[in-house]
Amino acid sequence: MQSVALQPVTMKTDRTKLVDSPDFQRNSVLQTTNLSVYYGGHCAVDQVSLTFPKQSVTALIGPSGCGKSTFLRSINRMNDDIDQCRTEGEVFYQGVDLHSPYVNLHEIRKQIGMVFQRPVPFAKSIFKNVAAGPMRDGVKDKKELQRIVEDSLKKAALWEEVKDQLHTSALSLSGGQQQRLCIARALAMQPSVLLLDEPASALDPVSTAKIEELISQLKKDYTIVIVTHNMQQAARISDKVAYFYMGRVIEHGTTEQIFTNPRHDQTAHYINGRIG
Ligand SMILES: Nc1ncnc2c1ncn2[C@@H]1O[C@H](COP(=O)(O)OP(=O)(O)OP(=O)(O)O)[C@@H](O)[C@H]1O
Repeated sequence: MQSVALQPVTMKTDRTKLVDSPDFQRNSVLQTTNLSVYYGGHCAVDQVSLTFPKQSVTALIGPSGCGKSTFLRSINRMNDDIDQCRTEGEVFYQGVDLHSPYVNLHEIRKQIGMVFQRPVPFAKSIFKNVAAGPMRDGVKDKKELQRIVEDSLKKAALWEEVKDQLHTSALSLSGGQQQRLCIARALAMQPSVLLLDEPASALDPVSTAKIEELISQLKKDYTIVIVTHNMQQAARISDKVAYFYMGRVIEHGTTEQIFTNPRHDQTAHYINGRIG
């Protein structure tokens, strides 16, 4: 694909004006408007409009199959790779409609990094796992690559554990370490948004606590959207919560409001463990 950098949308629709407003630029990095996603005829995400404030954690919660992962994947267009999957509506990132034909998919996925439920390191050394993306992007200088790897591993709170074994296989790491390596790999691309799809659900409690601590650190520099089934985790690490049910967002608010004073009975039932 021809390389085209992200550029502001020029089309002047009402929605464009909305994301161009000074308030949006100051406070938010990402916004979806009436985003719907279909698998064939099945509507998995139904007209979801959400705004994600800068340097904050938003947790997407809701029962199994309600569309959280589909919604998350549609933000950086991972669903493009799925046959029969069709998206309607808009995803605005820094004022750019990501579904516009003028944006480069590779650039989107660099700036909006993603980490999945199960860590999927490459069967390569720890160093190469982190350096692979920048190398693909044309970084050749060894010192620069070393700097990126060290910096990314430090940000992912893994450096101290692996600094003496950078050239051993990433597959020799524990599950929790592999997950932090996957986060380091995303950070090496200098994203501003991180999408985390149940990043701790396959990990033991100690590794989970490390990932949660890491997320709390990372939100100082990144906008984070996390899918989680763990209500305590959502309450501990998020600033905002969106409750999904059957493809729709039933309620979206601050974490404190959702957990202490939900406006909808459905939300209250879910967080009290009665649904899903
Ligand atoms: N690749 C796919 N092809 C067809 N249908 C899919 C695909 N992925 C998800 N779906 C369907 O879309 C709906 C939403 O699924 P999704 O995985 O987004 O929900 P979820 O809330 O993340 O679920 P979970 O919490 O169990 O991971 C479900 O009905 C699911 O069966």
